[in-house]
Amino acid sequence: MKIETCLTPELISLHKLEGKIAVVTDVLRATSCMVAGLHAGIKSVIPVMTVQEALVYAEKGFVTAGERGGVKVEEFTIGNSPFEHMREEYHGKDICMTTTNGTVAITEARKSADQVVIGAMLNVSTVADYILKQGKDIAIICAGWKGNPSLEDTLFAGALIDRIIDKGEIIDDASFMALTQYRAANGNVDKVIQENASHAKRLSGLKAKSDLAYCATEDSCNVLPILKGDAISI
Ligand SMILES: O=C(O)[C@H](CS(=O)(=O)O)OP(=O)(O)O
Repeated sequence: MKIETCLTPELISLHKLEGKIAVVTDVLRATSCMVAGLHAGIKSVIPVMTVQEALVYAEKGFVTAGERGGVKVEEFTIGNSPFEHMREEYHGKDICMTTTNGTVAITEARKSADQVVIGAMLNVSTVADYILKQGKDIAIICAGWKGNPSLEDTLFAGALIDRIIDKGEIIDDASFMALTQYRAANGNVDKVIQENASHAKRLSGLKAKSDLAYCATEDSCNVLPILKGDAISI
């Protein structure tokens, strides 16, 4: 099993995803919302690129979710906090979601990967167990932030690689960097993100501080969201 890491969707054209499982992550906060929401009881999530596309789904009765500039889109039902996605009133519902970085990464990965799996710190061990069972080559696709790599997504890549490296082979420097960074965090991923990640600083300014600690928690949601057709479900 070969392991590679794409640190930002801007670099995705450098990766051949055909025949591989793409594990897409956006720890702050899109994939954490998906994992937490589906774990809580949301039926499915359709990721789209634009607000306009989401509003078409709204007319069909979908709950709409997401942000622009970190702030809930005015016409949407909910924003991009995992706590909103876990609310009981959305259990059993289909959601359409668009965010600045996360849904872009999913849209890019699905163009050529064999399968797209949604990863977050919240479900990293569940994703690792699945990858080990499949035994296929994987590419970890980090959403980053507006084309730049991000610390929290790189830490997720490292956390996943740490759990599968005994059965796999790293084939790029980005994967080695991610693994080294995760191991250096030494069990303090939450602290490392909160003290150093630029996205953490942005979210603190948006009064989303409680999202930070939650999204940095490893393995609180044992679900495996997979993209099937246009929808992500477990
Ligand atoms: O809401 C978020 O965490 C971000 C918004 S921004 O990039 O900080 O403006 O969106 P996401 O696509 O989940 O990274």
